[in-house]
Amino acid sequence: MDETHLFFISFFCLLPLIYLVKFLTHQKGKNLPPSPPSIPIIGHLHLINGHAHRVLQHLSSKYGPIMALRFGSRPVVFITSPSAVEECFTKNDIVLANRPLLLSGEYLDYNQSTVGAAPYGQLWRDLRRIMTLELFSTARLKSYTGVREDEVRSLIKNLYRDSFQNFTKVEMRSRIQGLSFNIVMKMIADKRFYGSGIEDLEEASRFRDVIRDVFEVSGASNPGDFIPFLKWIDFQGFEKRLMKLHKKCDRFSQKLIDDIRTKRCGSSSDEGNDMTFIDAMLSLQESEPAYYTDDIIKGNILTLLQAGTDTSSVTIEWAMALLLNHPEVLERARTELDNYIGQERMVEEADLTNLPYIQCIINETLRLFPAGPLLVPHEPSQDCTIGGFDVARGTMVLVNAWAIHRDPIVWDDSLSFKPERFENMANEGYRFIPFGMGRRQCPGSSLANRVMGLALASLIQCFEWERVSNELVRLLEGKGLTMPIDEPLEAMCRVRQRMGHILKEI
Ligand code: HEM
Repeated sequence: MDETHLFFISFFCLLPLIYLVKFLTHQKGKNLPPSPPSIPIIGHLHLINGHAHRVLQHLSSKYGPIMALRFGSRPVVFITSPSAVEECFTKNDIVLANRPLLLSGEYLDYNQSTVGAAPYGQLWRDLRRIMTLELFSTARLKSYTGVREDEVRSLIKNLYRDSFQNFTKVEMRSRIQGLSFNIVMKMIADKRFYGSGIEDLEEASRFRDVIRDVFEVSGASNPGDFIPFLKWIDFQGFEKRLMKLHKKCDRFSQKLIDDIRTKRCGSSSDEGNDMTFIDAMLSLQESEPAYYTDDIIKGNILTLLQAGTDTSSVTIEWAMALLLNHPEVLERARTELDNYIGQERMVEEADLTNLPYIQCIINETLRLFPAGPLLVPHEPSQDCTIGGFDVARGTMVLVNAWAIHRDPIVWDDSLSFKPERFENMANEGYRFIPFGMGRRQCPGSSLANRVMGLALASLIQCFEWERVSNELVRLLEGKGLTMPIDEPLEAMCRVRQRMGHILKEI
């Protein structure tokens, strides 16, 4: 081995050590959160040898609800109590409103220029305001009611076709995913890429291909985000994969933008119910082209697809799995629907406010199986304290919502599925946080609740459901960006006799 090689190897090995020494020097004399013993260079990464939320729950039971770990050279603090969550998102809310910079943020978030990844500042505020106004305001949500109802009807029609006489085994995941992707895509670009009636089959197939890759890559963790040396050598070719995926997504989203741009040339006004997210962004681009660039639009299209689709669909799938294991809950929900709606029509979105038990089922599902078990990472923009412990600027802060939702000190009979616990509960406080809290909490929660509520209510109202065998559905978490069920859900489905005449007409 020549001297140059030796120099580079020692340099790469020493660098994480230098980072560590620098970090430890900065932390000297501070009151740091408890932490398990660590290993040089990798820190505590070796401890995360299963589902992170489960491993961390176990560690917190030993080291406390505010626990410090080190993932390679990156300090990480885990929060596992409602009182610490409250402190994070009230007293420290602004300080914690930053996101850590990860490699995926460079490529899939166009250098952190999306609402989900941007640091707390003007760009984030502008994007958040635009989304609130153009996608999530009551008026905008109302204007898209028809889209959601059409998509849910299309799901129901599909199931009706497959199971109108006898109990038939149906696969649920792909159907529910199609529903939530179509709804979000209609809001973004007035297009649908799943199910029947697709206009451009080739574009739809390209979309599904891009989306599969996006979820696969963004669901995988990148060791290079924690051990800089691995980033430099592009360990496991992660950066190359991201670069390739970025190009693919970029081409796809550019085409969506260009199609809307062309359409807009022929029309004179931005008014109307079918104004999409891309329309709204292009209209802003006309007045500030250097700020609202195509790259900003493309990044945010991808963010909405990542944040707003699987989150709702995995929750509907978990809810259906729970209902199959709890027929008494299913029956009670059906009675609520029948009592309120009767036999002559299908449930509509406007009915949801009068169907509180359906919302209780959704809440209880989100409690036991939050789609983002560790929420989304935060990063303090300056040194702060949480629970009396010092947390340095640049530390990654993660909240273990999954563990808080299952904590027996916080919830009675915490592991049981009991939707009625949410009845008459005015405010769940900081112990129920499936959508996060504070400034960066999920802006899509009302949309998600409408989609999940209408889909679930329609599935319950129109069909009888049974498990495929006597055995309970296994409620095991799988891997992914959101927390899916291990195996795609299958169920036995049959049209309810009293609904047959209505379903025949849709
Ligand atoms: C069951 C459904 C959903 C769940 C459980 C969920 C959960 C979350 C969570 C935990 C966060 C991070 C909060 C934090 O930083 O602490 C988040 C952020 C976000 N969600 Fe959702 N979400 C859902 C549906 C949606 C939908 C339907 C959309 C939009 C179409 C959406 C868009 C976003 C965006 C843009 C952010 C980033 C906000 C920011 O950083 O400022 N989500 N969501």
